[in-house]
Amino acid sequence: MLEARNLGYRVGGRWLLKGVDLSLEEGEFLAVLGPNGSGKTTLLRLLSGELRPTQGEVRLRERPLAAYDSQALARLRAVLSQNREVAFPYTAYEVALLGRLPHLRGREGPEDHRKTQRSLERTRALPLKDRPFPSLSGGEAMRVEAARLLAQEPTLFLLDEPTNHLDPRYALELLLLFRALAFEGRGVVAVLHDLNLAALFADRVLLLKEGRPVAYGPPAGVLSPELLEEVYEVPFQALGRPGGPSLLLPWPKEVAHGA
Ligand SMILES: Nc1ncnc2c1ncn2[C@@H]1O[C@H](COP(=O)(O)OP(=O)(O)OP(=O)(O)O)[C@@H](O)[C@H]1O
Repeated sequence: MLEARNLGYRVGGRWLLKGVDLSLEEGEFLAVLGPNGSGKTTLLRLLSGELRPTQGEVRLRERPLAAYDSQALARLRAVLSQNREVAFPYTAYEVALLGRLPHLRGREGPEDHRKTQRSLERTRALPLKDRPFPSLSGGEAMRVEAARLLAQEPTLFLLDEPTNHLDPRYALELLLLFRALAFEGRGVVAVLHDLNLAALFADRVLLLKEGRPVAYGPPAGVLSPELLEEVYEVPFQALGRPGGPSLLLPWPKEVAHGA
């Protein structure tokens, strides 16, 4: 469904991202991990078509992104970005309803309202629907934004740190929801900082460092303490858990020695 070949993006003589290959099938969840500034958001912006690659190509449903007009692209992929500024004082409901825009041929109809309502229910944001969006807490706003994405009914979800601002329960619920959407046949690419959530939810993990891919594959292979130490420059420990992936913890010497 989604394919990137030898993807690179350069600004002012510096490669923010270089040499990234990936492919995502329907039903898959890909987590993109890496330290701050390693190029994760840049990758997501290239995959969404917001940025044009300096090198390489992104293909969605076997067509280059550049071949889609913006409306057609918006029906296929939805983006949860880190920039959540809304220019107008919309209510939460109106923000979620914006997800229907790519499907409208005039004004919205009963079907659009039904889908918006259902999306707000699925992200547990329905009780917030009449609140002015700018008055919502970070976590509440995230759930409303997630409802906007669901209302858009895309094939591909591109999520930049979707669990930012969410407490453990809502973080789990949101990832479970996108995992379920993947099982329903959509594709999900999520930038995550939480290695353990990535290990729990992702089929594959792409690990970036300084704009270059370091590893790409199933979490059990990629998320080893050795590789994580190389990428994040801090020691890690994997604590075995019966019936699940090991728990990965940064484990600097000071902690190990009880300092
Ligand atoms: N338009 C730009 N011009 C110059 N440098 C940029 C531009 N956009 C991003 N960068 C730089 O590119 C690098 C990668 O940025 P990016 O936002 O992709 O990283 P990230 O992995 O998402 O980081 P974080 O985890 O902190 O969100 C950073 O050093 C950033 O400062």
